[in-house]
Amino acid sequence: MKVAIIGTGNLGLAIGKGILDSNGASSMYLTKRNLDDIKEYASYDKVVLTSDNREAVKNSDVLIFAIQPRHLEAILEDVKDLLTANHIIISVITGFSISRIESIVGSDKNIIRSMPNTAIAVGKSMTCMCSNAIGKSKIAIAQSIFDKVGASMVIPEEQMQAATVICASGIAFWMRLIRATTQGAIQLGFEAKEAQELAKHTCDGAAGLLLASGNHPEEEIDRVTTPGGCTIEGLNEMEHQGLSSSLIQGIVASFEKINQIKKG
Ligand SMILES: NC(=O)C1=CN([C@@H]2O[C@H](COP(=O)(O)OP(=O)(O)OC[C@H]3O[C@@H](n4cnc5c(N)ncnc54)[C@H](O)[C@@H]3O)[C@@H](O)[C@H]2O)C=CC1
Ligand SMILES: O=C(O)[C@@H]1CCC=N1
Repeated sequence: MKVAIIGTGNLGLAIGKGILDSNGASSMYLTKRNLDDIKEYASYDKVVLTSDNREAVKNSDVLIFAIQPRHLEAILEDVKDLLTANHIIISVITGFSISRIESIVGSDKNIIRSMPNTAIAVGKSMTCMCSNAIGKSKIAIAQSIFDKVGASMVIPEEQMQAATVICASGIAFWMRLIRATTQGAIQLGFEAKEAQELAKHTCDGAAGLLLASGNHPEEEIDRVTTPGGCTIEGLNEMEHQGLSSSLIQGIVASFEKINQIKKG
């Protein structure tokens, strides 16, 4: 699979790293206006660094567009004469609809809109995706790329904004929960570094339990909460203080904002 990342910034680089680490590409073009920040990748066998998006498009089958939304239209206009029915066009751009992309490159191209998160750099992205009508036949190829760097789910396009909040912004939400746990651990007497290790691995273990067992979180909670014990005391205090409610409200606020950005 010849892959090009058009716009190797935060997310583009994370995707590139994840795919390279998982041996998911036979060649990879990384494009960026200023290549200085990614020059260390020039030494990789399979990687070509360039500021020329046209060169990358000509030499690749799977094109992953990871630029800022305001740049997508101009970049697509610049390369559209090179696009063929064999290309798989994957956009990770927030709020940019498939119909807008089709209006630039045509509905006869395979277009996949996908929403990974930055954990793709460590092979643990949750990536949601959808496609245009013609791209449906290629979505399995896109899934095979993203499944190598985490998990993926095909969803209707109407749910892409919600998926962005839960999965892409979600990385920041979980980080904040891990930080809060770290602060709690320090207050209980652990050194900062130890506290962070405890928080990170416990979080990983909690997710791992659910992924391995398929259990509902409450089932796992029931296993930990000794009647009259310290866990239920802590959980109930967290709920009195509005833990679940504040998370849900934050998620809804983020969703309202993403919808405003889309309208704007
Ligand atoms: N950061 C995140 O976690 C997520 C970001 N996104 C979306 O991914 C896109 C990229 O986000 P970030 O990586 O955070 O942005 P970024 O600003 O770090 O990266 C964009 C890159 O595109 C490059 N670029 C600009 N014009 C170019 C051109 N003409 N040719 C080639 N490269 C060019 C810039 O130099 C920059 O490195 C955005 O549309 C964002 O909505 C989606 C999901 C998560
Ligand atoms: O914060 C944002 O708006 C973008 C979309 C999801 C992650 N970053």
